[in-house]
Amino acid sequence: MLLQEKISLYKDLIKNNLPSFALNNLDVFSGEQSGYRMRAEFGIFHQNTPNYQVLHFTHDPKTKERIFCHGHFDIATPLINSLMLALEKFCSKNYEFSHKLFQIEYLTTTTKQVIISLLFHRKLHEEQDLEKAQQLQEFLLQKNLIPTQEINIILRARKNKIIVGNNFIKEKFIVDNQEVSLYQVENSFSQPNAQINELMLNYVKKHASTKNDILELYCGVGNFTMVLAQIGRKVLATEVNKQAVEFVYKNLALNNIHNVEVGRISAEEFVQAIYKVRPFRRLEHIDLDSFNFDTVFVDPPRSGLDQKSCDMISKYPQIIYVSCNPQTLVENLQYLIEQHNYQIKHLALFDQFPQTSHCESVAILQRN
Ligand SMILES: C[S@@+](CC[C@H](N)C(=O)[O-])C[C@H]1O[C@@H](n2cnc3c(N)ncnc32)[C@H](O)[C@@H]1O
Repeated sequence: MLLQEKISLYKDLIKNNLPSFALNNLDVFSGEQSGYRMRAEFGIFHQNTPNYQVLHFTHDPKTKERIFCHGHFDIATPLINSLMLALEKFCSKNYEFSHKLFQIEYLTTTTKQVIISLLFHRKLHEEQDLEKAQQLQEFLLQKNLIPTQEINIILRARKNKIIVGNNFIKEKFIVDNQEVSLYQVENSFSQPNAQINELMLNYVKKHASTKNDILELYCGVGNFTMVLAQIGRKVLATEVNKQAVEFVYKNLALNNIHNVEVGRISAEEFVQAIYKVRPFRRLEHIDLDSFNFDTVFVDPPRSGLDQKSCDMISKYPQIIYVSCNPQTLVENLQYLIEQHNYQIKHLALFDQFPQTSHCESVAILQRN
C-alpha cells in the first residue's frame, strides 16, 4: 500500500472516531521504502531434485500462499539479503544438518551485528551440531561479501539450544543528539524498523515532558525506557517477559542510567498492584508509594489496552501511547477522551512498515 493511501485511510479513521482532533495537526513520518526491516523470519522448503536445495519462503499476507524468496526479500535489510543467499548455499551442501530445518530468523542492527536462529524438527547433537554451527559462522565471516561485524548463530529445537557467540546484539540510536545503546535479544520483541524507531524516540523526547515520575507498561528490553529516563525524574518500567526484563537491567547499565526501577509484571497484574488488591512477590523490591507518577507510557501489542488498564492509566494527567494498531488505538483513545476527559496534544503516524497496510502511531494525551 502506498503511503498516500495509508495516510488517507488513517485520516478517515481519526475523523470518524476522534472528531475533536484537528487533522491538520497530524504529524507524518516516513523513511526508506525497501530494505528497512532489521529482523525477518522465513519458512524453509527442502527441494530434493535434481539436487538437494534449501529455499526460504514467506507467506502472502492475504492468500497465505507460500512465496519463494529466491534469496531475496525486498523489505529486509541488504545485510539480511546477503545472509539469505549464503545460508541457502551452506545448508544446501549440508543435508544431514539441514534436512529437518523448518525456520530461519534473522535479527540485525544498524551497527552490522547479526543473530541467525535456525529452528529444527529434530534433536540437536551437542558435538556435531555445534561443529556445524561454527562452520556456518566461519563460512559467513569468510565471505567478504557480507558486510558484518559480528555473527551469532543459534540452533533451536524442542527443549534444547546451541549458541555460537551471544544471544544478543548491540544497536545504537541518536536521540536529541545523544547516543543511546540498546542490547536486543533473540526471541524478545525489538522494533523492526530502526530508522523509524529512531524517529519515534525523538518524537517522544521532543513532545513529552514532566517534572515528576513516569510509569511505563510494556517496556520490552527498554527501547523507550532509555529515553523516558531522560524525561522523567524517576521511571518505573514494567514488562511481562522475563528475558526482556533481564535485558532492561543490562541496557540501564550500558547507558549508565540510575533513575529507573524495573518490575516483571503484566499490565493487567499491575492494575491490581497499584490498587493494592494483592501483593506481588515480583514487586517486593519496589516501593510503589515512593513514586509520584504524573505520566504513563504504554506500548501494548496489537490488541491494545483492556478497559481496566485504560481506567487505571487515567489516574495520571499525561498519557503517551505508542501503538502498532490504529484500530485499537482509536478505540482506547475514544474511551479515554469520552470517559476520562483527555485531549490529544500530539498525534503522529509513523510509516514503520512500508509496502504493507500497517503503520505505527504515537499519541500524547493530557487531561483537560
Ligand atoms: C509492542 S512491544 C513494545 C516493547 C518496547 N516498548 C519496544 O519499543 O521495544 C510490546 C511488549 O509488551 C510485552 N507484553 C505483551 N503482553 C503483555 C502484558 N499483558 N503485560 C505486560 N507486557 C506485555 C511484550 O513482551 C513486548 O515486549
